[in-house]
Amino acid sequence: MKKMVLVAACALIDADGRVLLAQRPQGKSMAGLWEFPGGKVEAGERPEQTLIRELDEELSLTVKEECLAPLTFASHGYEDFHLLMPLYVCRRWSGTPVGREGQALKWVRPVRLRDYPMPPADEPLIPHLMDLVSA
Ligand SMILES: Nc1nc2c([nH]c(=O)n2[C@H]2C[C@H](O)[C@@H](COP(=O)(O)OP(=O)(O)OP(=O)(O)O)O2)c(=O)[nH]1
Repeated sequence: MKKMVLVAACALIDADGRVLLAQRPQGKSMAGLWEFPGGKVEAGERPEQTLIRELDEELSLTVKEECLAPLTFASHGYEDFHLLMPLYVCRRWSGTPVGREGQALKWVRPVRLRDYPMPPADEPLIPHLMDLVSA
């Protein structure tokens, strides 16, 4: 049985309806692919706490829990684990995102998301973001 890995991810959406993608750095699995900021939910954490911690560590952003709204989730079988990844949306934060771990960042319109190679788990999430932003 594959182990289940719980990862919390967040689509930060700016005033123009663009979504922030971060490029996975060299040396990590799936290096070079574009992803939603976030990370593994650690023992004793709620996914919302994970995101607050990761958005600070990865991007220097301060986010309040009440500004994180659940949108959908990904459930994807990778070769060595099964990924379960709730995707939250956030439209309010303080600070300007900087890639603190050297990762490139890009604000992308949802209709353009397919131009950025993403991990296979993320593909089914794209239409949800297109619906959300064009509505
Ligand atoms: N943050 C994030 N992770 C994603 C996305 N899509 C996707 O398949 N993942 C996977 C990649 C990793 O296997 C895992 C997130 O792990 P992580 O970012 O906390 O840690 P990591 O890359 O150092 O982990 P590892 O895979 O190198 O062990 O979830 C996404 O959109 N955002």
